Amino acid sequence: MAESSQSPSDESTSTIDPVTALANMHISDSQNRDIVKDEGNGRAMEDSRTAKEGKKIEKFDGISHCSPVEAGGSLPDTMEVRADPVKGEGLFAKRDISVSEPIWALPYSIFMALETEKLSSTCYSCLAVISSHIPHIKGTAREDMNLKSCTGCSQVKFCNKDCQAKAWKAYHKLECKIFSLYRENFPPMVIRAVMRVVLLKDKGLLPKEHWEILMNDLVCHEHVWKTAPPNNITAMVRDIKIVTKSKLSLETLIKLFWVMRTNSIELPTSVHGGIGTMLDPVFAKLNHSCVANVMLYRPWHTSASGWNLDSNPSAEQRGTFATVIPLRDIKAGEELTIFYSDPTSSVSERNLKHMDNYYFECTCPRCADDMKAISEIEDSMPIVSAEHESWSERVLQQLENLQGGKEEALLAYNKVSEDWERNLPKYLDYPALYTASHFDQISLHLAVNGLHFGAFDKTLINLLRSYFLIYPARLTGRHNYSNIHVMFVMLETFDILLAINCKDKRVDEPDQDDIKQSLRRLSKSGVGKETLVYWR
Ligand SMILES: C[S@@+](CC[C@H](N)C(=O)[O-])C[C@H]1O[C@@H](n2cnc3c(N)ncnc32)[C@H](O)[C@@H]1O
Repeated sequence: MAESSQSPSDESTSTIDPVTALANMHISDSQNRDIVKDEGNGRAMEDSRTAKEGKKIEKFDGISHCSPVEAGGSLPDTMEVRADPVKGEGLFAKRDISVSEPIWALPYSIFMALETEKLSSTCYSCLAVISSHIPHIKGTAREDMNLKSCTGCSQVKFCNKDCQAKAWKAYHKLECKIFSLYRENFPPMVIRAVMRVVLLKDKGLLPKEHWEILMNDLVCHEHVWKTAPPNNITAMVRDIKIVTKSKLSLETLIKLFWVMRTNSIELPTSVHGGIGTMLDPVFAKLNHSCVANVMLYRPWHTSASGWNLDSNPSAEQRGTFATVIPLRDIKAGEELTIFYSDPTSSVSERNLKHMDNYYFECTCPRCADDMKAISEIEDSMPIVSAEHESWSERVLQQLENLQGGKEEALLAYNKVSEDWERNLPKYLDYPALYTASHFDQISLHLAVNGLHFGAFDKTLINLLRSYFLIYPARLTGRHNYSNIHVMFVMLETFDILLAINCKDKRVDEPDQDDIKQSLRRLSKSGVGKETLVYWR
């Protein structure tokens, strides 16, 4: 740990707008110092004192991109809490819910933390990401945006003063000095999430009812960690107590840690996968199933999700962090369940995750089937043939080297994709080939390039193939394609094809002709809009 080092500030030439001025007022109220510097060229944004002195400061557009942070949403009237003797409390549907009906809009949660490695590429307030790890999908990241570091702590970044001021007011003013103490060994995300709750509680900024829920309503498996408390956790939590100078007892902090760990979910982005952790006290009541019927979806079109910030969303959209969507039709009285583990991973991997993180063994019908299948199939796994290996290597190489202008590259793409289509059936009976070979990378390339070229039908088919062809029960070990991103990219492709949510988009609106052509090609192969809606 080391002392804080303030970055120097200098002047900027553009003008101030009302939002920025308001933001600066909040800062000066609370700390009256500069906290944001431009990361790209080391130029610091001017501080609130400079603004007061009437100098010009950097201009941002007047639209508020951030959303109010809340401690948690309320239970939608389509569901109710019921207790199960094995799983504890869970959420149940009060009426039939259709697969096409988004059921719950979750607000941004104040109980969240970004993964350490995402701090440099994600706005600490609105969670906009500046670099996509999946190339070519336009609008999935704000590559044109420069994140600016907080000069107070140099650990977190913001896309503009508006974002910075909102985060400052809601939570960062409590953490900034503490974060600045760390040069290395920056605390991991769950520890930072706990730290935030502790600071809010100690400063009287956490409503009593939220503290009550955290401490008394959520499961944390006290009997397990109290019997054998892991030393490293206790040490990290002790650090929280020291750096926050908290009045709360060490026991309370340890319990808070386990509450966060047991009830948090991955902070989702769309194609970027998880970027951190978050806790919503109501969402936390959802139990797990390996055949879950709902999922948390962060659509790419809303500004609040940190993407496509130019689309000028409504206040309601801005306040929505993510949407809970059904994965199929749900009957009244059915339990709503989510995936706690990657549904495409093998049953043994899933079980490990359930036991390690949540202290339960899943007894869903899929786990039982998968266990049975493993014992039957394990010995008869085929070895990847040299013929398949060299063919798939060639396909992958060609996909990695698609060159030329758009038309030329599209022709090359179609050629490779046809080669893949033509030869793949030969191997369809050998699922090991999908995972032990280059199947996952080829599928991803085909899907991503398909999106790039507006060949949405090809994208969808390749994603569906990856998702449904690979039967996780057969894969006891390595499972390359075990990534929920596929699901998200699939949902986006569905959205594009169905023209759902495309209305607001200006910047990256897909070509309508591409959509029509793709739909035409799909319907020729027997897939109509109805089927798409159902899959979605
Ligand atoms: C996030 S909480 C879910 C809500 C919890 N049941 C409650 O009463 O508050 C996670 C905990 O619920 C229980 N749980 C969730 N899904 C389960 C399942 N499929 N089987 C058994 N227990 C489950 C486990 O104790 C797990 O640690």
